[in-house]
Amino acid sequence: EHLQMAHRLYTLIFPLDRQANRVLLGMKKRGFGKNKYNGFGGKVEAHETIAAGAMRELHEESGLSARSLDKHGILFFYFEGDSVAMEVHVYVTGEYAGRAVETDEMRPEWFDMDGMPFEKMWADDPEWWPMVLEGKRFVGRFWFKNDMVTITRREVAPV
Ligand SMILES: Nc1nc(SCCc2ccccc2)c2[nH]cnc2n1
Repeated sequence: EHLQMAHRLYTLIFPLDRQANRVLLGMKKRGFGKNKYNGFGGKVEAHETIAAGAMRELHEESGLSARSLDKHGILFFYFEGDSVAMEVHVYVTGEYAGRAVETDEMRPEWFDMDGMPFEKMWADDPEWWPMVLEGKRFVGRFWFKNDMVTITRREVAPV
């Protein structure tokens, strides 16, 4: 039923430092998801592949250049009243160059992989983040009420 809906493509990428068991998140300073910690990402543009869009957003928002990506899953987000759903392709990168710098979009901050600031992240994140750490691929679908905080329905499954 919902999969007939129009979807807009987005990316979400998490740089991991497995040696130090930590993940780079960004505090979003403006726009969609403002004041939440998240991976880096945004819209996929018409001329680029989804993976290229993920690498571009990571570089624009953090200064890091990903050398490789691992695709971990796809998340669909439906917001009450919105006619277009979000289709978010979730990546991890363990090979990147550069040092994370603050941009006008994001303030980067390293967190222990087991100490995610979920209270300052999207409400769905605790439901699929463990699968990223377990190396499982997943598909998730979340329905939000207008407040964009309350999840009214969820489905997350490893694939
Ligand atoms: N973790 C997470 N991320 C997003 S949006 C990620 C993609 C994006 C979109 C627009 C600008 C930048 C990044 C979410 N939406 C609803 N729950 C959510 N959880």
